[in-house]
Amino acid sequence: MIHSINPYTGEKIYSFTPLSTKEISEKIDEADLVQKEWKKTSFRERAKLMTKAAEVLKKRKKAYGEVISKEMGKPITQAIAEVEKCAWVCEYYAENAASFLKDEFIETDAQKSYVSYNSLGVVLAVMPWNYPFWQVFRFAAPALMAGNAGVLKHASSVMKSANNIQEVFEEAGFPKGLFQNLVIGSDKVESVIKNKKIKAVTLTGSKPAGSAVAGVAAQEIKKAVLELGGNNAFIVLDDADLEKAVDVGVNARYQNTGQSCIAAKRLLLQEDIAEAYLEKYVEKVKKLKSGNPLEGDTYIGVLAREGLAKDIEKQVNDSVKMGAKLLLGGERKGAYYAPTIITDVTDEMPVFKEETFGPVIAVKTFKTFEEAIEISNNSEFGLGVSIFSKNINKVLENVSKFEEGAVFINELVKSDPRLPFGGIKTSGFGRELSSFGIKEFVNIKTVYVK
Ligand SMILES: O=CCCC(=O)O
Repeated sequence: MIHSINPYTGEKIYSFTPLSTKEISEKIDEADLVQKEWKKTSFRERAKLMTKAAEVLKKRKKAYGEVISKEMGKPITQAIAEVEKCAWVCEYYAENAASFLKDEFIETDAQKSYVSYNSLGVVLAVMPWNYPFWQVFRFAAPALMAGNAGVLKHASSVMKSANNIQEVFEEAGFPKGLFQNLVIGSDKVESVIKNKKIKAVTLTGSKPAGSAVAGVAAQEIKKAVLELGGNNAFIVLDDADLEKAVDVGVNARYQNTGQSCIAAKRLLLQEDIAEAYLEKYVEKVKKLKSGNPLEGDTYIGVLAREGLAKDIEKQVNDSVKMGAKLLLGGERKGAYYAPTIITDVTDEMPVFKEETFGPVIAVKTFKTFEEAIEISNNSEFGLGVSIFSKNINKVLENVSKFEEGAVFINELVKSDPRLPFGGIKTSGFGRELSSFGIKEFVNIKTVYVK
């Protein structure tokens, strides 16, 4: 059986019977059959249903948000906001898919030559628990609008949310079978990728999971998109608006109880303002309300499993043993880990070198902007970076030096349906969202007429 366990109460809340091998292949067959008809529909028809999906999401945001909170401990206001963001991505692709995928004419020596974007078929999405709805919708909205079908292998701990997502598409009126949640464990992913009717795979998750999935996809010569971890730096230069940099900086690290690939995990402060900044930052973090994820004023919930809280506890304790100082926090109770701030950090410490997937920030100081860029780039990851400064031109002149998929100036790194999202280095490859995301799972076909 697959179970959802509320990490706040420890209670088993939902149980699911995993699909048999035969059932898995029947579901993929169904997706394949349905997709063959779906790809013939017009963008107008698809957009109508995708708009309806957005309506279903808005109508059910509280109920879906509550399930998210119960399954993985996210504070309820943040869970509802997540569902609302999913409605936005559905509306965005309903409005824009046709123009993103229209034929592109290119002048050559031909009478006529152009690029045509055709659907690929059934795409497998392997998705994580940290944003149980958003991670799936940012794949599904563009993929379905492009004429594909989707099968989902969600994290086992959020299967009720996964079923709810299937329900959204069914209730919106999408053909039955076009988007299906496969109730399976990770042990079945390899065989699903190898199924001849699966044409591509996208994974959001850890580096080992990404490496395993991309390895199988490569053997099968199937397209893969990977959105993996991050160790984003949040750089505050001495000419920054400190109040704003504190407000945004706290949110950048602690929202979703720190469980985000794009969270600011390394706080880099220019020496002159480090003390003043840190004083304000600590005060603000102290005021974050920890508590029951289902209560409206809770900002810090619990981590999605006790084991994850233990992992982060170890990263912090090992770093402290290596000489780091705990400025705040450092305590664990079950799946709860207190908001934590660590200073005197060196490059070799786990809290600096590794991704910390929880409410922990590692602080370092620097003398020059050049040095900050060097520290920021000193990471196996390359997802995003935030830089706070009033001298925007100076930062812009240095943007190309950052080894990241995104550079945000005077803002936290965030995903937005209108902008491409993804990383380089071990943060993955490919892009989600925007016109780039919808073109990941299409056949980019060259048409040439002599
Ligand atoms: O965990 C990474 C995704 C977070 C987001 O898209 O806001």
